Amino acid sequence: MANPIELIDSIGVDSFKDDTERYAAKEAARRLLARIETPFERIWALAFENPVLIAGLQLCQDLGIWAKWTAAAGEGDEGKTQTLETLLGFCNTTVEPNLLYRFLNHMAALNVLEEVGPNTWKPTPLSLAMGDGVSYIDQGVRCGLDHTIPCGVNLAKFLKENGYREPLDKDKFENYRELFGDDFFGFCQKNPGAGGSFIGLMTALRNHKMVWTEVYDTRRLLDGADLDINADGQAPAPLFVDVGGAHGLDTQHLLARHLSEIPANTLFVEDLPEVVSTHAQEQLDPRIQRIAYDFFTPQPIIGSRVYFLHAVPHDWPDADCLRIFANIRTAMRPGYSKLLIYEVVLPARGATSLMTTLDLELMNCVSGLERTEAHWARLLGEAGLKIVEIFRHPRAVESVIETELAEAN
Ligand SMILES: C[S@@+](CC[C@H](N)C(=O)[O-])C[C@H]1O[C@@H](n2cnc3c(N)ncnc32)[C@H](O)[C@@H]1O
Repeated sequence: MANPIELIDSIGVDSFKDDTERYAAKEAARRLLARIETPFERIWALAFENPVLIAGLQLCQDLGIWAKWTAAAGEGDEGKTQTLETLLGFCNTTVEPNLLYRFLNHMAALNVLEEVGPNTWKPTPLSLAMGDGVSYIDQGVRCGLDHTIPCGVNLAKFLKENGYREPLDKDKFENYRELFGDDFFGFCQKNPGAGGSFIGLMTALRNHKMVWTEVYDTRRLLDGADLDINADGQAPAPLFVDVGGAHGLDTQHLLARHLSEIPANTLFVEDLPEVVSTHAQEQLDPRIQRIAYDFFTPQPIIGSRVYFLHAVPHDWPDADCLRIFANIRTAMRPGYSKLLIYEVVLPARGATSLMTTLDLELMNCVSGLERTEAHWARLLGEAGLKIVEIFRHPRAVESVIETELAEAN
């Protein structure tokens, strides 16, 4: 075998034929690290390197360095390489030079920057994304600092204090409420920064995951949908209601697939008032209407062909899901409406780290959980809904669960 270090160093993102192969290689690289790191190196990275790396990423964000560096890099090679002096010039306030240097040095040691000489660095795809203003990668860091990291610090202690019971009753005991004095979504409604970072992370996560219209054949919805404009030119029946739709990108993807077929006034994205007015930043096609709505109250859009829940039930224990489903159920037209749920269906074995991370972050922040197929069938059955089919894709972390009213009338 060739020198293994040279071999590993020769591999780059261009070495793979597509993103599936790149992802598989990344997972293989993680297994490689797990094999060759000592236990000490592993915990050192987790508990020591990462907290101050996150702090450095946020510090450069607060100082305005990432945005200016990304803009300069976009103007050509000259803007890419920067010295400590020029980076200090990018800052929106006075910073002691050696303070900034110490963080840049750590980020270079961990490959967030590339050190090209003394006091001189080049950006990487990660540092450029931190400043691009469109990928919401910076909001992922902010969301960690606002929510998941403080909750994670408290979680083991919280579970010990509560006798190692699964947190599945938000009113009785909840990690987030213990720390922040309010539940997650309540806190986000009252704190624009924390609410905005969460919706920003949701947007980045949506862009990372597979688009639902690639997992599910949307012809199943369009065929048989009542889309004919009335004689008096009035809007036809609603087609798609994205409940807890946040950014609205899932609705935008449906529209993009059927641009010429979908008339105005048929697509709706519902979410809490502050999300609709402030936190959601994506510009949507004017055919899509955003509506402020609390899904624990009666559904205002009646008789839609589809009600859609993406990554919503997993935020809630079963009892709360039943209340959400009941409000949708009442609005569904028998024999016509479908409820689609795009969520993780946990496999009996071989859950990926994205699935297990989501599952435990839900416990950490909202007393939520990911569910197995048997759990979904039981819960939906209790709600008066029946599973028609579960649509899966080998590269998708989530599946589309198509449901209908159990009783057609
Ligand atoms: C995990 S996010 C999923 C967002 C989006 N569907 C996606 O997959 O990216 C859950 C969404 O539910 C919304 N939400 C929480 N409580 C709600 C309520 N009572 N009524 C309506 N929306 C709510 C949140 O604001 C958030 O946008």
